[in-house]
Amino acid sequence: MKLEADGSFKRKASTFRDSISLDGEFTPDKGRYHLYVSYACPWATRTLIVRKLKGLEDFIGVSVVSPHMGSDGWPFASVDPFPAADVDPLHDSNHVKDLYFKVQPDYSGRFTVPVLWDKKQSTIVNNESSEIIRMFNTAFNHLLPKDKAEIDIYPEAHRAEIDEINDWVYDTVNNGVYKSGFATTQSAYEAAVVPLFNSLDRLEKILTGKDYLVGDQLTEADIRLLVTICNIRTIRDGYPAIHLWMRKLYWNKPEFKDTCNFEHIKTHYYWSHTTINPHRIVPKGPVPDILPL
Ligand SMILES: N[C@@H](CCC(=O)N[C@@H](CS)C(=O)NCC(=O)O)C(=O)O
Repeated sequence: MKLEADGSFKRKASTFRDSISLDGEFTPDKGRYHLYVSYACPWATRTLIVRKLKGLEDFIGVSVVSPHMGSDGWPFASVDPFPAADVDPLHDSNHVKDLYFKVQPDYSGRFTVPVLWDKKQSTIVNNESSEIIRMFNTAFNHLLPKDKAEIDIYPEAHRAEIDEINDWVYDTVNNGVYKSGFATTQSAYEAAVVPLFNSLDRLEKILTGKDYLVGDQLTEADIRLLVTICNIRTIRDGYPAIHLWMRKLYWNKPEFKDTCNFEHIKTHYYWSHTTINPHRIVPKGPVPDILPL
């Protein structure tokens, strides 16, 4: 974890930014792409949710890494056989970093998940979750059954509102929890935690009496927020509307419940970040992970 001189955490931009499209280099072919994810990574979990929501399981394979992100980054099950972790079925890599080096031997960025891999050209198409979920939303529609093709998490009529919410939710909540949790100075922590709770207050107002953030349908704004919210324990006590929204999505939609693995989430955050948790004690609770409806 690299921090700035003032003790703050700044997220670097993703490196691979190509897209799957009918008229481009990466065409939407069944079985051509593979997704590498960690269940512990909220950014990667978004891509798993949308893959399932759109019925793309037979189109795009998935491999899950072990949550023990150590000095070599994310390991595959071949070197760390954690329950529900996979080996790399394509290259038998030891770590996610091996994939990056395969594509770019002098790669010097972060070895992040998610990674959307192209089996045809043996390269990384994209490693930015917000772009991967937009591709999954539309790129394969002509190959999908009608009910799946019609699911649209970024509907034209609501785009401005979704973009507006995504913008402040990204900065203050999705990334805000990292900026708060990884800060090593009081001022860096306060600069992140106050906007985080201001945004939770704002979300609480938006979600009061509503099942979705935008309009009356599930959109990417809900998907992008949900995985972060599942990990904020105080939601249970202080934010009844956000809490109810989260439990409805989690318990009523298998796309959310089936892609959420709290053992991976807890193990990663409490094991990998030894500057914060030097003894690597992983909490047993809360029990249950998500309260019933
Ligand atoms: N912008 C990326 C961020 C992905 C990201 O930061 N992933 C983290 C896990 S939550 C990661 O793989 N970190 C590994 C590292 O920094 O070495 C996205 O949204 O896809």
